[in-house]
Amino acid sequence: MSISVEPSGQACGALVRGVDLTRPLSDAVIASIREIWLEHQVIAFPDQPMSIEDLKRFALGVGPHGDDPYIAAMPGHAHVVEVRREADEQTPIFAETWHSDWSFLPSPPAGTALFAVTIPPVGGDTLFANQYAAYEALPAATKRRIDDAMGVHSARRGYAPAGMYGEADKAKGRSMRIISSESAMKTRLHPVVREHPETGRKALFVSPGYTIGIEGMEREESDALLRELFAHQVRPEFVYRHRWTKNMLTLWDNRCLLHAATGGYQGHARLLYRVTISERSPVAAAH
Ligand SMILES: O=C(O)CCC(=O)C(=O)O
Ligand SMILES: [Fe+2]
Repeated sequence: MSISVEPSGQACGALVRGVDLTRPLSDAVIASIREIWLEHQVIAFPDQPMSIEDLKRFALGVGPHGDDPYIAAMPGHAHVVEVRREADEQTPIFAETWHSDWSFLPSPPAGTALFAVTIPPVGGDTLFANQYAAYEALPAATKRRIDDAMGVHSARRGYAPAGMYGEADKAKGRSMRIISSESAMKTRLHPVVREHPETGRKALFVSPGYTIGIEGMEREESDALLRELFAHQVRPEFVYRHRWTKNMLTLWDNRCLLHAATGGYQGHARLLYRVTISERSPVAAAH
């Protein structure tokens, strides 16, 4: 079997066929998959009836398991979480705001793998926005303004007690096991323009989900700049709309993409299994 790649024809994204993810992959196949992933930023493998063990093994091929703050792991699977929504659920849709996963952490994850268990017949697409393209398309004056700037990231909009998934939401009967926390008020700085550690390309690294300011800038000025960047970075020409099918495994790169969940499936359940992937430790050069 040889690997085939079908680009989405949109700003990023490709379907990958010709590999069986229910079996261990050779190092050569893993290396090819990582290459395809770095090129297309988000790749999806349709028709892979994987077990949770298969999912964990696949993710480990891409990079070490990462942590998931504020979401409880599945019992017996320390690094797998359920993205679950019941058919009759009324709480806010999880992750509907554009974001790069857990960018408020000191070392945000490199990637995320998400496996489709139950997919509604309508709605529930995931949107991805190419942040290399977003950065490249900025006016030169804006690039100069942000090239050395540091963004202030925080989980507070979502996970602080008064946040989107806070105490009030919990009372409504959320199916996802989200643990809102005081610690979500902490902040962390990351470059507004980051260099991707594997491709060396520059990408915009702010998001309406987790970026709450620009270091050293007056509130009014940083709010205005962030509003401008938030509007720019998800313009339709940078966006790929990902349609799920049951048994599809999707792998995205958090270092050069934003993503957002969508609704539109009221009355239907949706369930995916998720593994966060951290940066690979640098490998020593061969002598
Ligand atoms: O449910 C989705 O479509 C995306 C969820 C998400 O943002 C995530 O799992 O990181
Ligand atoms: Fe996410």
